Amino acid sequence: MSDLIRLDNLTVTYERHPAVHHISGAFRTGSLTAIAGPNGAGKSTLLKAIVGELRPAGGSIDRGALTRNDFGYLPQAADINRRFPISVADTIMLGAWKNAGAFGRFSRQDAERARDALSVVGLSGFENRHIGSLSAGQFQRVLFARLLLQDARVILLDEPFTAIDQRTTRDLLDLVLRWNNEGRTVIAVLHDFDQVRAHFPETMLIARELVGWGDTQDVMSPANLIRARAMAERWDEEAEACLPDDELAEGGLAKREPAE
Ligand SMILES: Nc1ncnc2c1ncn2[C@@H]1O[C@H](COP(=O)(O)OP(=O)(O)OP(=O)(O)O)[C@@H](O)[C@H]1O
Repeated sequence: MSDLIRLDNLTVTYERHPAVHHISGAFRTGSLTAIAGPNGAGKSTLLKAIVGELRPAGGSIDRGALTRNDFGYLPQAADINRRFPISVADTIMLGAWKNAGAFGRFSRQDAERARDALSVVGLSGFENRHIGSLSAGQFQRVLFARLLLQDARVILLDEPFTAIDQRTTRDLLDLVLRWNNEGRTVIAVLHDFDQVRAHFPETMLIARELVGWGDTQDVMSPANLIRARAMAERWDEEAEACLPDDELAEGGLAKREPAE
């Protein structure tokens, strides 16, 4: 497998304070990787940087020939506003926006694919429901249907199974494994270490800095987990990123990427 996304000494900061510090390594094409680590370890920040929502303060991310359209990104549930007055069908169709014509029209084919996606996640008949009326598990199924429609090469999931019932977790985990079997590269932030060990061949363990990255059984060793917790507890929230002066002079901020 070749490298698809390379991180080279990556640092991402919020107002000069590093959330992710000096991380290097690569996600290989077609890999299935869990990102694990204590609370506040920088996992969500890292995903946002990979997808291009945050700009590195130091180091770089090499995405090769990938463009924004190649990424399907599911943020943490807490970051998604469910009070927006939109139907299940329209929410799913947002996954097809890159296919929409000049006037934002969707094809009949997209509408059919949306119906199929809803059926795959077990929600046929929910098309006209308001997203605010769904349970947490049903809403997560809708977001997975949207990802299905998006048909992205790289799928980034931020805690996709948190606060979701067991049945839904099982169904959505099957979809994740199916995506990977189809050759897609999947990167998921996960808190359930049993789930990571059972289903994710590769793991990146971080505590702002890299603790380990590679074969899950090696990386998730008791020694590494203890080290990650100790690093997180020792972390000084007020410390500034150790970046060259010229990079700090540029602000060292987690800037939003300009739209492509
Ligand atoms: N928008 C922001 N502004 C300032 N600081 C932030 C912002 N987002 C995150 N941080 C800080 O960056 C650090 C890493 O946060 P991040 O959410 O990436 O960690 P995480 O590993 O995903 O945590 P969790 O497991 O609790 O979701 C934390 O100290 C957090 O407080």
